[in-house]
Amino acid sequence: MSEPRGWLEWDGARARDWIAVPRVDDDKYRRGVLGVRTGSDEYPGAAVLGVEAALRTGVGMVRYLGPRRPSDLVLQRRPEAVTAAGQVQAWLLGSGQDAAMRDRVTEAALLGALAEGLPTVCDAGALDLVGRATGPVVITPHYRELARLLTRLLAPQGESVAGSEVAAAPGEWAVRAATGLGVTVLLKGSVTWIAAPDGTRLTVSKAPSWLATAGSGDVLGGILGALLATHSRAIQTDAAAPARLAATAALVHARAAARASDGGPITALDIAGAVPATVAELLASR
Ligand SMILES: NC(=O)C1=CN([C@@H]2O[C@H](COP(=O)(O)OP(=O)(O)OC[C@H]3O[C@@H](n4cnc5c(N)ncnc54)[C@H](O)[C@@H]3O)[C@@H](O)[C@H]2O)[C@@H](O)CC1
Ligand SMILES: Nc1ncnc2c1ncn2[C@@H]1O[C@H](COP(=O)(O)OP(=O)(O)O)[C@@H](O)[C@H]1O
Repeated sequence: MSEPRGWLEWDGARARDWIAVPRVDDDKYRRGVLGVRTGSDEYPGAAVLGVEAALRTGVGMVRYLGPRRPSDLVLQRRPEAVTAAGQVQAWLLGSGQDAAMRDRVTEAALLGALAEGLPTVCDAGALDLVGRATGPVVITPHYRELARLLTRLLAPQGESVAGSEVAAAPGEWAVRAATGLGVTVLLKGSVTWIAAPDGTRLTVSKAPSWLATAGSGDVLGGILGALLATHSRAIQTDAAAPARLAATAALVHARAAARASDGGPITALDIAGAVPATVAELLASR
């Protein structure tokens, strides 16, 4: 793809500067803790995928705080995950949840997280709550999800947006959402478009189309959540950091998919499994 005007294609040389390598005096808390409120009785697997991907991206700790069934499945797959409440440096919210089915307890928990002012990934079932965030947010919709969000945003003007319209001009709609909502937008698709309110515009376009598989976006959420948690201090002082971290997450996701695929089909867990070697390769290219 030729680079669209005004958009910068993110590359490995830039991405490697946004991978936090643990220092000799770090411990798990200093590295950063990611809080995760994802999954539901309908979609418990999304919780497992996000936690798996976050741990494999490199983070001091993951606190998974969700309903009983996904919680049991997360612990079964990843006993490293902590299910006790406590301090976190960033949040991953909403993957594997459906806003229309959300109960009051879940909604209160999501709103509580959004009120903490911490760097937050808002995915799937948390997208409609983005206006309640008090800290820096990256939203991670696909075309249909962004269309729904924009329709809500533009309702006062009597406008509505269809997924096909977003598909026809994804970059433009990503920018419009970033400006209108005041958040960083990572718009998923064959090209990933990242737009921030400060005008940052980045693309990641070399992803294998095998990535179009169920749960792949849940894995991306975990990768990005880990990157936000390990850069929470940098995010406080650098307004462009969330967009750069979002592009780095998309690049790691795409490269892990290519590594796992080797030209053939992949599952979402395969992508997460390939993340450590992908991160190591990025760091080795210093
Ligand atoms: N293993 C898991 O737990 C997974 C959970 N997922 C979760 O599922 C929820 C819904 O995500 P979606 O990306 O599906 O949301 P979409 O907004 O794309 O779709 C919403 C609903 O529309 C229907 N639909 C749309 N296009 C369709 C088509 N071509 N054929 C048949 N049905 C179609 C489906 O019933 C779907 O549930 C999210 O919370 C997401 O995180 C998905 O990520 C898939 C994997
Ligand atoms: N044709 C494609 N080529 C490359 N990457 C794709 C393609 N389609 C989707 N993707 C990527 O796959 C992921 C799908 O995420 P998402 O739509 O949230 O799926 P799910 O909800 O099943 O997890 C995103 O990272 C997106 O950018």
